[in-house]
Amino acid sequence: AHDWGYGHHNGPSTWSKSFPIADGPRQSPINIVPDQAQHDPSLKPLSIKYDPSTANGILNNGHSVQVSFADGDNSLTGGPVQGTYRLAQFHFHWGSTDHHGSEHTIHGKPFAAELHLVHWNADKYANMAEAAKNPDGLAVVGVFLQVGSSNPQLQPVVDAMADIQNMGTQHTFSNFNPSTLLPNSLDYWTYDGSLTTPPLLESVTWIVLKEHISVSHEQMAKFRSLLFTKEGQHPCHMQNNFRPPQPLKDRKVRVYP
Ligand SMILES: COc1ccc(CNS(=O)(=O)c2ccc(S(N)(=O)=O)s2)cc1
Ligand SMILES: [Zn+2]
Repeated sequence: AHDWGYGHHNGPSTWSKSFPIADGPRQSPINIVPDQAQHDPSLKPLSIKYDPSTANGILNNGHSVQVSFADGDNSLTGGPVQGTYRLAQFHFHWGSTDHHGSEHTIHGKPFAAELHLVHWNADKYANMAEAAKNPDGLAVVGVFLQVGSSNPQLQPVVDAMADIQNMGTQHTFSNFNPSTLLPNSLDYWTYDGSLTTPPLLESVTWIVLKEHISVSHEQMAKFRSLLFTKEGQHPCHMQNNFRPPQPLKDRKVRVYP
């Protein structure tokens, strides 16, 4: 199987070999140019409601750190989507320095990291895998992390990283409300895109929040202490696990409000 990654030999520029959709018409991430984003009166405010009791584990999957949620009352409604999308997991992308690491960029500017809250269309599809094969199957909320003051809301995730240093390790992670990771404003940009990792399926309605959250340099160092590698392998620090911006092609970015 194609063990894709972020290295010189298996990184984003090689993905199209096994996943030809990498050169498709609605790939993610993209560079967002705020002044070119279009207002659309049909866009609504985002409505997000999570149940902290459904957090059920934190995992190092060799590509990122991911917190999964049991099926429950974790809904995303409103915004650019119709119906109810259910939270499946959140994860992050980050760099080797505090000056880059996000996947989306704004006016070509990257942030230190980017949080992705992954939701699937529970009105139309039975589960995430089914939803991921459909153009309206997934909705991912992206939140930029900017290095500055320490973010206490992130600390439970940062602390759990000590237990999942190696690829393939997981640990219990419960009673966590991911809405504590959201900024005050839910104003957003939205566009039709894809998963930013293989299989790069073009099934994501992207909702990128305008307001960032903070993260400290020390907290970022803990992200970078995670490993891409398994126990016993020569350790390789998990960093620069981001795909660069892809061509916008025939798409418009809309903005709310
Ligand atoms: C065919 O079955 C499936 C089921 C689920 C997936 C996606 N897997 S996933 O939700 O973990 C994500 C991958 C990349 C993500 S990003 N960086 O765009 O938010 S989310 C793929 C195939
Ligand atoms: Zn992601």
